[in-house]
Amino acid sequence: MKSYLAAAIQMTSVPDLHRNLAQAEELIDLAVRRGAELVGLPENFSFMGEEKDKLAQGEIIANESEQFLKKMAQRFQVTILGGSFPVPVDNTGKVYNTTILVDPSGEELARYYKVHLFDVNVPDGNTYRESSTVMAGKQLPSVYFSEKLGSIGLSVCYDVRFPELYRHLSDKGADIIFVPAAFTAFTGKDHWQVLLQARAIENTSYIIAPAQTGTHYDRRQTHGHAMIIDPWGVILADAGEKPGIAIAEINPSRLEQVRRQMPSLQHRVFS
Ligand SMILES: O=C(O)CNC(=O)[C@H](CS)NC(=O)CCC(=O)C(=O)O
Repeated sequence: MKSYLAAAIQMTSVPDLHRNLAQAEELIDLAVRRGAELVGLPENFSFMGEEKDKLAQGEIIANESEQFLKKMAQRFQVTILGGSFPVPVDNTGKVYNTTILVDPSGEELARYYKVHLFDVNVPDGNTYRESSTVMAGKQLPSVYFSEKLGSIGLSVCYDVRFPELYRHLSDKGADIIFVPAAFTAFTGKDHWQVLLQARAIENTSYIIAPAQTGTHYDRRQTHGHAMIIDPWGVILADAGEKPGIAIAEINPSRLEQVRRQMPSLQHRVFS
C-alpha cells in the first residue's frame, strides 16, 4: 500500500437519472483534477426520488449506473465506489440497494447489497420504509485487498449504526471503510459524524463517507458533510453542505502508527 489521495463526493441527487450522472461526472472530474486515485459516490447517487419512480425505472437506473461507473473509472484511470444504486431482484418487484467497487480497467472488484434497511419514523414527521421497495442483502460485505490502495471494506448508510458489521470488516483486514450515505437532515445533525468517528476509532481504520446533501424532492432533505476520517478519529476533510468533494490523504504509515499507539484491535476479549 502507498500514500494516495481519496475523495468522498457530495451531491444533491434528484429524480432525474441523467442529471445525476452529469453532476456525478463533474464531481469525479474535479476529484481527479485534485489528484484523487480512489473516489466514492454517495448512496443513491444516480436517483433520489419517489419509491414508485425508482422501481418503475429500476432496470434503466441499474444498467446505466453500472455502465457509467465503468466508463468513469476507465476514462479517469481511478478506482470508483458507486455509493449505491437500485438493482432489480427477479420476480420480487423489489431492488437491492447495491454498491460496487470498480477498478481503472472498468472491472468490478466487489459488490455489496445493503443489509440493514431504514424502516424508521423519524421524529421530524418523515416516515421511511425502505423495506417496502428494497430487498435486504443477506451477506456480510466484502473486503477487497488492493496492493496499491490497501484493503477496502464496503457498507452503506444505515449500516453505520450496526458496529458488528464493521467489526467483521476489520476482522477481514479492512484498512479503509466506505460509508456512502443519504443520511436524513434530522438524524444527521446529531448522529452522522459521531457514528463515523466511532467506527473509525474502534476499528482503527480510515473512513470514507460520501454523502447526499440538500433537498432532493418534496421534503426529502439530507445532511451532507461527506467526510474522510483517519484511524485516530480525526476528521481530515468535510465537504460542508453544498455539492462538492472532501479530499484527503490515505497514508499507510499513519495507519501503522495509530495501530501501534492504540492496539485496541489486539486487546479484544469477546471476539
Ligand atoms: O432519503 C431518501 O430519499 C434516500 N434515503 C436512502 O436512500 C436511505 C434509505 S431510505 N437512507 C438511509 O439509510 C438513511 C439512514 C439515516 O438517515 C439514519 O440512520 O439516521
